[in-house]
Amino acid sequence: MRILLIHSDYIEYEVKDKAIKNPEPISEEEKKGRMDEVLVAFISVEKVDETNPEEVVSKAVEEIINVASQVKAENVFVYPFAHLSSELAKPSVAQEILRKVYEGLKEKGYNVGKAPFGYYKAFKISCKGHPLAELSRTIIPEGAKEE
Ligand SMILES: C[C@@H](O)[C@H](N)C(=O)N[C@H]1[C@@H](O)[C@H](n2cnc3c(N)ncnc32)O[C@@H]1CO
Repeated sequence: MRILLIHSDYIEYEVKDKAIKNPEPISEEEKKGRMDEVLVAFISVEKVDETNPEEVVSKAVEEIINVASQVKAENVFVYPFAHLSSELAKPSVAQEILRKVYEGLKEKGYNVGKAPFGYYKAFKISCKGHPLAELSRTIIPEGAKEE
């Protein structure tokens, strides 16, 4: 899993079109969204993550919370982003893993937003620009490391 973390004044998105055959069903109001004072997590779920989804989910939640506490962000935004890897997991697995990351962050008490899965989206973001405002993390399941 590849994560790009941007501490932002705001993130806003607008759904433009379906990008896969069966995108996540969304309501009219979910076609646009905005969150302020937020740590945005752009996440690409990778093929290797399919070997141990549970481990990748818990490590991702841990990493995101670690950064959120350092930058003192109470709001986190999970953004499915298929552009951080050339070895992507298939959409069904990716959607489930991202849903669990979202749920995991909520369980830890964060105010969590998410962008819909499986769409082309326009987005605007305002990076805060401080030294910890732009970070990336790579998560690989333990078993896969031995290969
Ligand atoms: C396209 C661009 O504007 C938009 N931002 C986009 O990326 N849309 C992605 C994700 O929402 C989702 N998706 C599919 N596979 C994956 C994956 N392995 N990991 C994460 N998301 C995925 O399906 C869409 C098409 O790949």
